[in-house]
Amino acid sequence: MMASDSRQIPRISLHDWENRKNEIQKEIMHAAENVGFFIIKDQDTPSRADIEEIFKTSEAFFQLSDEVKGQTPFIREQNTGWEKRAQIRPSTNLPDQKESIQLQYHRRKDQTWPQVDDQIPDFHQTVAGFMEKTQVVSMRILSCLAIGLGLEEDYFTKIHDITSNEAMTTLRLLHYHETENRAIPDGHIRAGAHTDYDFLTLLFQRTGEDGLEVCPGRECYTSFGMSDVWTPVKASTGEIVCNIGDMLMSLSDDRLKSLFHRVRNPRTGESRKARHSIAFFNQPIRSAIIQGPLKKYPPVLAKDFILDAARRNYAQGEKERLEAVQNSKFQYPDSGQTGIILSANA
Ligand SMILES: O=C(O)CCC(=O)C(=O)O
Ligand SMILES: [Fe+2]
Repeated sequence: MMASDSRQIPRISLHDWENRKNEIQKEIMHAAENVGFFIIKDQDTPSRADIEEIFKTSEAFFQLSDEVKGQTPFIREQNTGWEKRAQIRPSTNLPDQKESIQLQYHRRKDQTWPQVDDQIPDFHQTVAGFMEKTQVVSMRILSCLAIGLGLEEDYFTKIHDITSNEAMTTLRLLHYHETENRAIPDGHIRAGAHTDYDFLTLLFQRTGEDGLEVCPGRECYTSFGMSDVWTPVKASTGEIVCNIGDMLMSLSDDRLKSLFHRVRNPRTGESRKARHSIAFFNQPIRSAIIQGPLKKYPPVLAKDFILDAARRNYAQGEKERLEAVQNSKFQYPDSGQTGIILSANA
């Protein structure tokens, strides 16, 4: 196969998973090793209806006032909460033109989840249910990668218990604002180029809300790299865009590729409407140790891996985010936690 062919974004069907597991495993491993991005389709769960439902819930959340959303501000130490144009990528040094909220399953009964069920019926149930379903398909995909890496099939399942108090798996709802009434300021971009920090990201998009682009062949995780060759990943409701994150690149001694990606701005003549997307970041429990069989990198605790990545990538913006916490009525759930909030994900 020509190098350029292997750099296309593969599309992999999970249809008839039970019977086709071996074949699917090989396809997923090949994609993870040669490209780093792949599109999953025909999964049993979450269904297209589940995905449409969570997008509706997400849209309803972002329609709430900033004051209401600000009651669950972003907290770096937990990687939870809402931020608006507060994430600054090293590739741009400017805030992404978006807002997002990050939620963790095991914290669903605490104040890091917005108390909005009176305004958005079943908010908690819909979001928690979607996480449960996305967890199932995530573990299927990760089991394929475990086999390909010569690990026990349930290696990732064991360290991804989303009900554990140590869990770091995070669901992120994203809203890129419409540009009809407010133009994107010069030099800014909806989401600047970055790699994700987790093991595996599952991203949901909606047909007609394009903009995601990847930079095949520019994989790296310890330093910043960028090129001008960007490949669009067309948005299609029901499909799942998967990408390997830095943590899995490290755990595989660089065998699996963590690729740069970004969300570009609408071009002249394109829709100026909002874009919504939903990311599910598979991150292991805090005490998991990240080191590959070849020991290419020193062992590191998963929680430190995430924090180190945040420190490397987010040097600015703390003051504004800290003010956002102070201006909210938010009480830190874990005693003694104060101060800097930064996005630990992506
Ligand atoms: O919204 C998207 O399509 C991409 C989001 C993303 O890359 C991230 O949040 O890490
Ligand atoms: Fe990302």
